[in-house]
Amino acid sequence: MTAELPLSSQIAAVDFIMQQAKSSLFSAWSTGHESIPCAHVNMECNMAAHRLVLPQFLSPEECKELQFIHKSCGVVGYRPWVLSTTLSHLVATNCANLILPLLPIRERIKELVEEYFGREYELFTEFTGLISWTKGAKIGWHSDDNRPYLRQRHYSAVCYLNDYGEDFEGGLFHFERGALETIVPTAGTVVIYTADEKNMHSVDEITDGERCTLALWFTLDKAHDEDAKIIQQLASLDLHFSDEMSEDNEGQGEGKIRLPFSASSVMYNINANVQQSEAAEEERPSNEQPTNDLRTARISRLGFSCCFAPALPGADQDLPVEVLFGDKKVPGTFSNLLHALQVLQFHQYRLSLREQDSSVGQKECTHRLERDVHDPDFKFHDTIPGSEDIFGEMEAEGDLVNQSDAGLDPYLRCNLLRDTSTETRTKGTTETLEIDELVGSWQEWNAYTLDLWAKVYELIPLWKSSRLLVSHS
Ligand SMILES: O=C(O)CCC(=O)C(=O)O
Ligand SMILES: [Fe+2]
Repeated sequence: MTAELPLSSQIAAVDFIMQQAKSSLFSAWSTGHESIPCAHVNMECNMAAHRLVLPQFLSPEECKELQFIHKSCGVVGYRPWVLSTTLSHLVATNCANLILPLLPIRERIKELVEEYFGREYELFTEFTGLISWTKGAKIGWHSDDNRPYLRQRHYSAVCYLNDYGEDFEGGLFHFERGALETIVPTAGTVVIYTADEKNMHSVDEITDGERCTLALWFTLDKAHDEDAKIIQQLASLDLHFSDEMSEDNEGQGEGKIRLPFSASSVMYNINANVQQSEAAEEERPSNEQPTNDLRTARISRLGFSCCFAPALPGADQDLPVEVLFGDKKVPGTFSNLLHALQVLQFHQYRLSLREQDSSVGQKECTHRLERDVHDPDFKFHDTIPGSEDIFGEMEAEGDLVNQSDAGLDPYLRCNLLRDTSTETRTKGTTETLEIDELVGSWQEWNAYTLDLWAKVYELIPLWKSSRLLVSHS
């Protein structure tokens, strides 16, 4: 069963496997096996018409690309310890190109929901978002339509992008009643259910790592169609498409690339919505001067430090950034923190794809990038060898602002963004980054970005005329 199969075949396949699984599952239970694969448990319980779980609905590559997007663009979310990347946020931060990888997946999930619930061609997408839950995040029993302003939500879908037990601990999903009681998140699995009280559910507290999902809600009410809002937002950006796609602009010239720009800095303040949370306050060491910026925290998490010019009053907060790996400077200057973050996450994404392709090179590749954030020798180096640009001069004048690991809130650094698999992978490795490889990733990021923007330009007229964010012209 793969994501490429037609929907009806997938459901049929699940039903079939479910039949097969039942007998072996029961024998597994009765013989006292402790760990029963989640997929089998899900399929065994797949008997209720108002919910469905499909393992391997997304490919590992899709899961990795969505995580790349979220980890490059996400902001602090709607609940404590929750981070989110919505389509609207991507458009607002000059990253409309990054909605493209989401669209075909969203279409597939919408078709699945329509087919399973007998609502073909009736549904509109109300919300699409990449959401991650970090240590401390949880939600008690609720239905997804449980507020007056959420009544338009008729169907829910959650796709898991990473793995319980490997990338995070805690975070099991429970239905209060009926079938499929507990879902163990595994990358690629999708769960769909009606958003009403037939599907009261909860998520256990995340106790370690970062749990990533793609969350969608669907509605029968056209007035709540997110596409109309996103298309309006795109139209208001005045993208000057024809100028930007002029002939001399089709090369790889970095200057021509549309670069991400930051939202308001409060949206990256990891403490923004946890101040009132007593539990969080208790756990946080009171004598720390926290660096609460999510962008910096993520860069640091990847083993890099960065420095940038101090903001002058009234100056644009998106200032150029230089990036260091230990005392090695990454050649070139990034236009802003988000630009740096996006390229570094893209490098990580490439490495993770390569890691998947070759199990032999697995450890070596990962080691090249991820550093042990607990390494006491891992500090910001206040000299930038070989820097011949503006940063050399500014540093000499003592103007640089150090946004390094050294200033990062240890709570945030060690817990919030820690992914459990990193710990074993990074043991004993510190200086293995191949700068050339990173430069190669930067070039690939340029090509990837240009390519997606070209597709956006091509699709915009269709989006405007159809009022739908379709993924193919
Ligand atoms: O992430 C999940 O598994 C479900 C999240 C959820 O219940 C919600 O956001 O309403
Ligand atoms: Fe929910």
